[in-house]
Amino acid sequence: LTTYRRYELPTGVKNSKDYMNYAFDLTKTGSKVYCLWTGPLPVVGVTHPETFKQLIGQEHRKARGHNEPYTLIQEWIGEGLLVSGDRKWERSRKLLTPAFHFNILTGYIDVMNTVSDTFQKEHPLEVGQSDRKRRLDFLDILLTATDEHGRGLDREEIQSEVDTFTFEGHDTTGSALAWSIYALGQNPKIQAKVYEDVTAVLGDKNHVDATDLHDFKYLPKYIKEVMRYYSPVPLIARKSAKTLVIDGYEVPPGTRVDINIYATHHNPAIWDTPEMFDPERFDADNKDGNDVFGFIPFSAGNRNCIGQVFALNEIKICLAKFVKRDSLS
Ligand code: HEM
Repeated sequence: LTTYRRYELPTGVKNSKDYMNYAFDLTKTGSKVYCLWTGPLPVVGVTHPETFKQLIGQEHRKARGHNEPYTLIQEWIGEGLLVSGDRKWERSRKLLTPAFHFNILTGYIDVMNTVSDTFQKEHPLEVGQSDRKRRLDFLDILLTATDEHGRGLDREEIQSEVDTFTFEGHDTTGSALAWSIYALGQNPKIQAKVYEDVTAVLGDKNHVDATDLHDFKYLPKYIKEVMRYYSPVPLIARKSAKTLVIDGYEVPPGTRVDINIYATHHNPAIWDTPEMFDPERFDADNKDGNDVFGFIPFSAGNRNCIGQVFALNEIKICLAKFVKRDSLS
């Protein structure tokens, strides 16, 4: 085994865009791993399912920057689900998983319809506009969930989870939605297919019901392709807990390893013509995207995104109403 080679920092890499392009160009050469030096500190990156499968397990800590444990993100969102490690994460994930149960998510569908309407009229939300229908929501679960010892979350933990979910659920979905609308404008023929699918399911209705969400056929493929092509969360990071061997390179414990989602989603070893925007690649009988670790907009494994179905429901509802309202082309 070789200790991982000391690559020269490519002179062009000055910002995050250059960094992504660098990683992306390397995938074209068949490389599955890269290493950059930020001053004296190495950053290893992986761009292929084979090289990152071993990284998504819980045993590798979330990389929070080099000056652990007190980092800006923790000051900002506390030690909630996204950044907590080890046993704290395990307990919190168990307590919060019921908040994303199918029945709970169904309760949000009316809210998502109302908010989408508000967004599309640009009307400000009116205070007190919410219907007073009683439904169990995220905050109820935060306040009432208890573990096997009957212990719930304390005030600080509740604060951290509220901050975490506000942060993690907002910018990600907003970005996915913005790219979804942009790509409709870029691809009029595809836009027509999305429109056809949406009108076939909704007919004259403007309200998207729970059953509609399952009946859409092209829209989910379209959203998947947006998630692949634009990758709203382009990169996640881990700190290796033990010595890792990645593609023949030995990576010492404590090294930051970037799981480069964007570069993986554009890796020609995994995708046919990755630079083509084509929702049909997600057809059931298409081999593209069949590697479960080749398509990871929400990561994978036990630290995957707890809010992914919530996010997809939001995007589907908002987009369906958007294309139905008027065609862009
Ligand atoms: C398009 C929208 C979204 C995308 C692309 C996305 C993507 C991701 C990714 C890649 C991770 C893994 C992070 C890591 O390993 O460091 C993650 C984790 C997480 N996401 Fe999302 N997310 C989205 C929406 C949401 C929403 C709507 C919520 C909450 C309502 C949410 C809550 C979380 C939480 C709490 C975690 C941490 C899970 C854990 O470590 O157990 N996300 N998300």
